[in-house]
Amino acid sequence: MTNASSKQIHDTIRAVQWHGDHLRLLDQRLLPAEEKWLDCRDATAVTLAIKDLAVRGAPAIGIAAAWGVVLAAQQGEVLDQALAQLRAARPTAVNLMWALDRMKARIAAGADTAALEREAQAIQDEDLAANRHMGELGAALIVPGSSVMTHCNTGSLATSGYGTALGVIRAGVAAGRINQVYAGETRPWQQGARLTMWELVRDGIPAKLIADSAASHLMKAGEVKWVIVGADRIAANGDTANKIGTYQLAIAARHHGVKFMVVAPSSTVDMATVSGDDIEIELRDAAELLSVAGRRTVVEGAEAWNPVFDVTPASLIDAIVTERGVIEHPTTECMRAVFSE
Ligand SMILES: CSC[C@@H](O)[C@@H](O)C(=O)COP(=O)(O)O
Repeated sequence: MTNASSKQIHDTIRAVQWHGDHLRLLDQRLLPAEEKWLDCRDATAVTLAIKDLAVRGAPAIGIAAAWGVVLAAQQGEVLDQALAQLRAARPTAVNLMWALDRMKARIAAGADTAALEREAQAIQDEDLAANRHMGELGAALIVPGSSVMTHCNTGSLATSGYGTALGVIRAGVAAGRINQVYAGETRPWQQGARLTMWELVRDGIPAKLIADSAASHLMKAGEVKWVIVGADRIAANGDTANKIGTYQLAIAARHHGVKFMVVAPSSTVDMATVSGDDIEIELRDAAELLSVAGRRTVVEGAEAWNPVFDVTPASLIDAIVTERGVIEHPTTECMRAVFSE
């Protein structure tokens, strides 16, 4: 214990589990009402689970896809086809393409099914190690006793475990640096309300849910010191795609003198994408906006526009935390220094 408000964190959730001949996923569409597991036995089932958000969060998507390739190899499927269908499941989170490229390189090198299984396990294990390291690095930036705000879900559910932004929050709470968390509900899919609050309450972390639209009001009150978010793709200049609503949080944070931290493993960094303008933003079904919990809330005949990510310019980001270190005030030059192999 480093001070009176530090806390033991248990972090017991492992939402992506390999069971030798199938991939078991904690179905995130049903949480927190139901804790139901979904067993995927081939690459098509994994592809559907990614598309339909049974598994979501950039690192978790990549890990699930890697196991999808292992299932395809076990089933004797055409691996190029399995790779292609998994790759097309969602467009924005680059961890998906990164993990599949790793599996593809092993296939090209003649790896057998057992070797592919070892590669998928390595992808999963490396993610957990990265999250724990990022947790320490990010928490060290936070003044003890701070309140912070987060958006979407970046925790154990979105990763191999522990989390990215939520990993920093877990480490910060454990070290007594964070004593209060505010989580935006993250309309329309409510990753913050349904998933982040579930994780925070399970860990006994002091947390309050806020409507997304309450964020500026909260910041104006001087309540939060940092906004801490994850990422789906970080471009070579530091521009960061993350859950819709992140960009407006960054604008509000800068306006109110609140610091803005992006936490993501290096598998989320895409040095081949020059800037955020080149990142494909996923558009999802309007039905996600027109209904709440499956019940239509908007008049029949109404239309909706549902981009599910946005891009925060690097100029609004105070720190990008990866397992390779902290980049303050990111620019292409400092990104290159860390991420160009
Ligand atoms: C560690 S998860 C980082 C991001 O993937 C997360 O913030 C996010 O935007 C998730 O979006 P989702 O649509 O739920 O997959």
